[in-house]
Amino acid sequence: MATSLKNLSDYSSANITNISSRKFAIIVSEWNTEVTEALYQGAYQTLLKEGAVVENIIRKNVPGSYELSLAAQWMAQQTDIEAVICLGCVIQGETKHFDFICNAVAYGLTEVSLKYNKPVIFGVLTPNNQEQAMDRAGGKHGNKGDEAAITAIKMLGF
Ligand SMILES: Nc1c(NC[C@H](O)[C@H](O)[C@H](O)CO)[nH]c(=O)[nH]c1=O
Ligand SMILES: CC(=O)[C@@H](O)COP(=O)(O)O
Repeated sequence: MATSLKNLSDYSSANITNISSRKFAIIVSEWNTEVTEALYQGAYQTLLKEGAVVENIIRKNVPGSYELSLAAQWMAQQTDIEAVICLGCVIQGETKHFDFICNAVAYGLTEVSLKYNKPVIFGVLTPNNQEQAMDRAGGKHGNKGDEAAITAIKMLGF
């Protein structure tokens, strides 16, 4: 279903698992920081709203989305961290670099999740332009950061 048909911030709090004792890592890419900071706020505030405590939310920054996979591995290997939320925004440019980054990150995060048997959430926007990015970072289509946080919570309640 296209995002245009489903708001990224819509979710039901019913049957949400208790996360008051659960520890989360949020890794934020520094490319397109106006977008990724909005994603971070969405994820962070959603975790708090659903019962997480401030001291159990660990933030780390990486230079770009390509580095999310290694940073996710560094956080997932920490036994007390139960879910890793990875936030980035890769905007299509003139070349195929976009495709290489997006594919590498999607594959890399999946590998980490399966290796460490923990939710590693793909909270990476892959828009064609800045407008599409902002629409999904608190704009008309909601906030992908909210969606990433709820996805992590739902996976912990699996
Ligand atoms: N163009 C974007 C990048 N590029 C940087 C890469 O992610 C990486 O940091 C670099 O290739 C060095 O390894 N990153 C984004 O997150 N978003 C972009 O639009
Ligand atoms: C996704 C990117 O790395 C991109 O911003 C780079 O732009 P370009 O493909 O025009 O070099």
